[in-house]
Amino acid sequence: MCGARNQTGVTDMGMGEIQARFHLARPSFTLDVDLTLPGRGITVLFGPSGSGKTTLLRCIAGLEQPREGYLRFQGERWQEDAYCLPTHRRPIGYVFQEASLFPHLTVLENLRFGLRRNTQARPADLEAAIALLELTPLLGRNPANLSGGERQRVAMARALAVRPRLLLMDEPLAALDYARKQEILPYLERLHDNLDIPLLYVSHAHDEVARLADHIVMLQAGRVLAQGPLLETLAQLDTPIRLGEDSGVVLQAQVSELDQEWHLMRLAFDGGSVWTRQRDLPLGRQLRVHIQARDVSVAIRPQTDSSIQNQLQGVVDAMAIDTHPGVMLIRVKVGASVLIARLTKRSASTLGITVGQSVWLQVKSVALME
Ligand SMILES: Nc1ncnc2c1ncn2[C@@H]1O[C@H](COP(=O)(O)OP(=O)(O)OP(=O)(O)O)[C@@H](O)[C@H]1O
Repeated sequence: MCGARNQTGVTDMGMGEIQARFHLARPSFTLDVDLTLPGRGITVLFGPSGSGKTTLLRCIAGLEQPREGYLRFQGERWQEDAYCLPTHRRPIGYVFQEASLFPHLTVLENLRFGLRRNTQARPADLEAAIALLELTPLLGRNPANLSGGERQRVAMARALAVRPRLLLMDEPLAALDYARKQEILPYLERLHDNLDIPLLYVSHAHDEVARLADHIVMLQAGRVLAQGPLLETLAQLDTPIRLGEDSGVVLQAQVSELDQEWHLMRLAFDGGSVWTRQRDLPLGRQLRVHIQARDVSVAIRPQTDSSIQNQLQGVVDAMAIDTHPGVMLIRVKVGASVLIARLTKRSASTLGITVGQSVWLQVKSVALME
């Protein structure tokens, strides 16, 4: 942990981003990363178990002291060579997988306890955090009487109340069952919409990534395999990032029409729209949709006798062999958006598909991220 070797951090103003370079060697694992992360929005650190997500987050918090480390936060030096700003002097809020709340204190006392030594925190920040996470009805309760999701909301409020300039969350939903997770995801979206500080969020859950991430960093065996803005990165054919079993894209969409007779709703995105089963969502509601490549087929002409009603016209703008030599990924531009279709190489050859060609996509299924 960073501690003894302190000097005053030098400040270069005007840089919004986070620059992190770490080399940390353990007997059976080495973290070796060189990253520039955006100074706003949610960056998800994604990757399989043991890939180093938590270790990277702990390096950024100053909880690990790698042999070689360089960290600048918005121009401020947090670590460089022998200099290391100790964790308690970094303006961070940290949320762990399990909310560790004092069992003998009420929710409000737990929140206040977290602020005891923080000279920056103001009562208004605590009130704002309580309001954002809708904790008022829970303030007098003891942690033993809270659900897992409620405990995590308290942990998030505690992290926010210290006026952090950087929020770090390590799989905050991993210990929750599906229903509790669905309860808490809207609060994370709220955080996303209301905060102008960056949030680094560790996850290996596809749905959390598709729903929350602005930016993604894919780690494998301690190294960065890919990174970039989520929507663009997923739309690259050679990206190693897969949310689910197949390649696919995430689109920003809006509920644009309801068909009460057939219980369907139309989701419009930049360049087209798709119909899907109606849900309890109002017109105009913004949400993300995840469309996997295996759910998209390609035709040269519009299909009139198919059961698949979602047809989109577009232009092929890239083609690549998938992980199997017999399978291709075809990227098609539909207006300002792109979709990826997966088909056999033989089928692509039979249809004579080439880059620049106009095609019709049939979309069998879309997953709503709400
Ligand atoms: N304190 C430690 N001492 C030694 N090795 C550790 C320590 N903590 C983690 N490791 C090892 O470092 C590697 C990376 O662990 P880390 O927890 O960062 O991975 P992760 O991607 O967050 O995994 P998970 O998704 O399972 O939480 C693993 O091989 C792990 O066994």
